[in-house]
Amino acid sequence: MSITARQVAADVLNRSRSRDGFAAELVDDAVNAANLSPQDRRFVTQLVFGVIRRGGTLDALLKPFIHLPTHAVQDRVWDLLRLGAFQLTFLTHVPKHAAVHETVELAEHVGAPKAKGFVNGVLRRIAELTTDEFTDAPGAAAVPFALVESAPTHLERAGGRGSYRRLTKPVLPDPVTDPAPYFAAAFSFPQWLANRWLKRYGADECVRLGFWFNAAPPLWVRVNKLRASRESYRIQLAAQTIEAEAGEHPQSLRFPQHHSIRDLPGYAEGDFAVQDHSSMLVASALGVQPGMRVLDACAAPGGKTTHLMELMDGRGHVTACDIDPKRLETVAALAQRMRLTGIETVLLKDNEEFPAGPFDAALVDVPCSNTGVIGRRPEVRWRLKPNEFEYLIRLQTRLLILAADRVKPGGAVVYSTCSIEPDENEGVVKAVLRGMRGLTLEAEHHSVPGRPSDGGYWARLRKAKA
Ligand SMILES: C[S@@+](CC[C@H](N)C(=O)[O-])C[C@H]1O[C@@H](n2cnc3c(N)ncnc32)[C@H](O)[C@@H]1O
Repeated sequence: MSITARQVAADVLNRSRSRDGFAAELVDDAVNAANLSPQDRRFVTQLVFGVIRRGGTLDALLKPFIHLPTHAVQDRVWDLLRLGAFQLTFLTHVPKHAAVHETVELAEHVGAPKAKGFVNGVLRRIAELTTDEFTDAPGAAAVPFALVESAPTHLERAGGRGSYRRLTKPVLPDPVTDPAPYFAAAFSFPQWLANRWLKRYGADECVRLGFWFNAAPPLWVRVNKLRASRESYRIQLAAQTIEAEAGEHPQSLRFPQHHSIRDLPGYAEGDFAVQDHSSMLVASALGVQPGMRVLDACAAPGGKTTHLMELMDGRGHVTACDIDPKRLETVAALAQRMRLTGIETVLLKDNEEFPAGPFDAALVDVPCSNTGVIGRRPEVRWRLKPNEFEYLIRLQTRLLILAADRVKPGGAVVYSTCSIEPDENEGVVKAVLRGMRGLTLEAEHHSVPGRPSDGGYWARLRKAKA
């Protein structure tokens, strides 16, 4: 018998717990191996991403009905409880009886047939807990809800506030008397991150961020300006009845509906690259000109490397460095698909310095906490630990200093992250400006999550003329 979407999802959840890989890659591998229909592929993604993203909320809903310590429930059985609770709470297209029955049936697949009765009992209680009524008022008996299938549109309709699914009884902390535990449980964030953001942003902005980061992020592409204008590509899409909206960046297009990227016209010909709107701003901030020699210090998987070459009208040289050989291969593959030449990949050993140059300009798109893209990478919120910031900030500072050192007098350096943490952003830039003479801050920009897309930061520094 062929494997079902729910079985694949249960297997991916199991793998995502024990491996370092990203959920997106694990889902891709698993759906390809299982040869699922496009509809089932989407369902697997929805289940896996949803269960990981909403894991904190699902546990808060489940715990009142489980009279065993968490460690007494096998991991794979706990996955099933979350899978069932996710369908019952966040998916409107799955009937309740199917959500319970199909999830109980998975117990055999995960090697725990004896847990069937237990899973059935708990999920029936969750089915009773979740009503079909929605409200825009938060509370201990209302779960922040987003239509997973069409979250951005849904959020716009709700004025960015989102809506809440009513529960038959209060199971979440009270948002007024216990805002920090409420935000962590209702919006599914680790407590340390909830505390950190509440202190910085206040409750209203945290709620907006919570809705944004729990929705499926929109698909954006950057039209390869060396192959097509944005308008001509949009006409090509329209001819296939594919809707796309122009964004503020002149090469950007946003797709309101879900699409398989490889099926979009011009994929194989390199007419576009998948890239979030905020990321497009970064290479543009460097102000490169045709014929320049540019250092891309942390290049893989190559979204910004290829953009830099487009911005130089395909005439120039980009030295694309990274320490990860597998990811560096994707830079070369992307450059090839986009039909771009003049990109040289350089594999660095850990702690190795960048090639000598000198370069006309440098982009330093550092490894970071990824807190601006938590919606895109569902596991980030759970894997990130507060004690990692110290290491990251030290690495970011070092990479910025080393890259700036390779740039000619008068040249520009753009430092960027996909983090919304000030200590990884302006904090690093200020420290480097204090410590390195002849460098000034020329411009900086904070991308706010949801306005219009991923969160992030860039700063352009200028080296003094000799
Ligand atoms: C944020 S990602 C870069 C994304 C890329 N610029 C893009 O737009 O597609 C950061 C990259 O830095 C790389 N990295 C980590 N430590 C590094 C180091 N010491 N030197 C160079 N690259 C490093 C990681 O392997 C990762 O690919």
